[in-house]
Amino acid sequence: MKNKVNSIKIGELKQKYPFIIDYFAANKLNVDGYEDYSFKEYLEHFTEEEKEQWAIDTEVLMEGLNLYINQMVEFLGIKEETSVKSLTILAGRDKSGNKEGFEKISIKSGEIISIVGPTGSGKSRLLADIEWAAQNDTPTGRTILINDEVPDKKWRFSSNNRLVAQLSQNMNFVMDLTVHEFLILHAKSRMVENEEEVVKNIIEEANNLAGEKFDLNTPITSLSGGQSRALMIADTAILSSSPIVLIDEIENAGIDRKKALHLLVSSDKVVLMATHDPILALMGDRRIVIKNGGIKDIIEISDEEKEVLFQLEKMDSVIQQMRNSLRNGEKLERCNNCYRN
Ligand SMILES: Nc1ncnc2c1ncn2[C@@H]1O[C@H](COP(=O)(O)OP(=O)(O)OP(=O)(O)O)[C@@H](O)[C@H]1O
Repeated sequence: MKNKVNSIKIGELKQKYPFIIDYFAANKLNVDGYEDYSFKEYLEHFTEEEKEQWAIDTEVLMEGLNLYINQMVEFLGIKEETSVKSLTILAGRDKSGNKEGFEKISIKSGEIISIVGPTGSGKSRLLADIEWAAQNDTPTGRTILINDEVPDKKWRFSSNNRLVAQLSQNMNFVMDLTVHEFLILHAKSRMVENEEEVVKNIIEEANNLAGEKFDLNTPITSLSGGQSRALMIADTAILSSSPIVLIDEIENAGIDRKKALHLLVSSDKVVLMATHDPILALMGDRRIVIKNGGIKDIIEISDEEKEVLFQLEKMDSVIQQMRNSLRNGEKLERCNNCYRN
């Protein structure tokens, strides 16, 4: 935020912080027609005589605008978009107290990382470390860096300014709202302009993921497990500004997992998911292997594994078809060619 007014064009500033026109008015600055200038360039366009005549002090005005934006953002509770270019995990200890088998892992935005390991090995713990932005203050002793720096404390304590969106297996709604009311509330809190359009978009994407369609008037408490998961995934992808998405096992959610991942990654988020599902595990660009509470290995997907993924998807679609047939009360027939490439 510090040097914001030095480089951003006035037009962009006005769009992002509409309230700054009051600052210009209070300082008797007419910026009309200077939308393509930064505030600094605008102030510099005055001649020395003009500056003297109207008592224009470039430094003071620039500092003042910065301060004004900061204070208004805080006062209005506006969520600042934070660009996360990388998430870094620095090694801690496993359950026996031994140092983990790596020094540091850096993950870039737009990457999918899967986390695999036996039950109870510490997959959820790793996600929790990231959510808490651990600073050697969790049982694992890991440290999390954002853009190679210790993240701002505000991530931990502000519910508005979430670094991380978490999608977990148990998503039980207790609020007495329809899907429409719930999404509008969320859209309002995110201050989007075209609420109805965004809400329509979310419901469309959610229905793309869920098996059984639902509409905007459905009470959220009567959504099935799969439907509420689909809704939360679409909501996270479209409305949440959290740059990091943590997923704890979506395999049993009864939703289209592949579409769900694509929806999340297309919004340029860092996605980490703990999974026991081979298809999901291979959908990661890399996978973290956890054993006895520690990160044991980091494996990049190979070309051979990409072929394996293709085969697995074929098998999966056979299983899906059979599942659908069973759901529709049909009897299954032997399928001899189903498993060939
Ligand atoms: N490095 C560690 N040091 C100490 N305790 C740890 C460590 N890693 C994990 N634990 C603890 O071990 C327990 C099991 O871990 P966790 O729930 O993360 O396993 P999981 O791999 O997610 O299991 P599941 O596959 O069953 O969901 C938790 O209580 C967790 O806090």
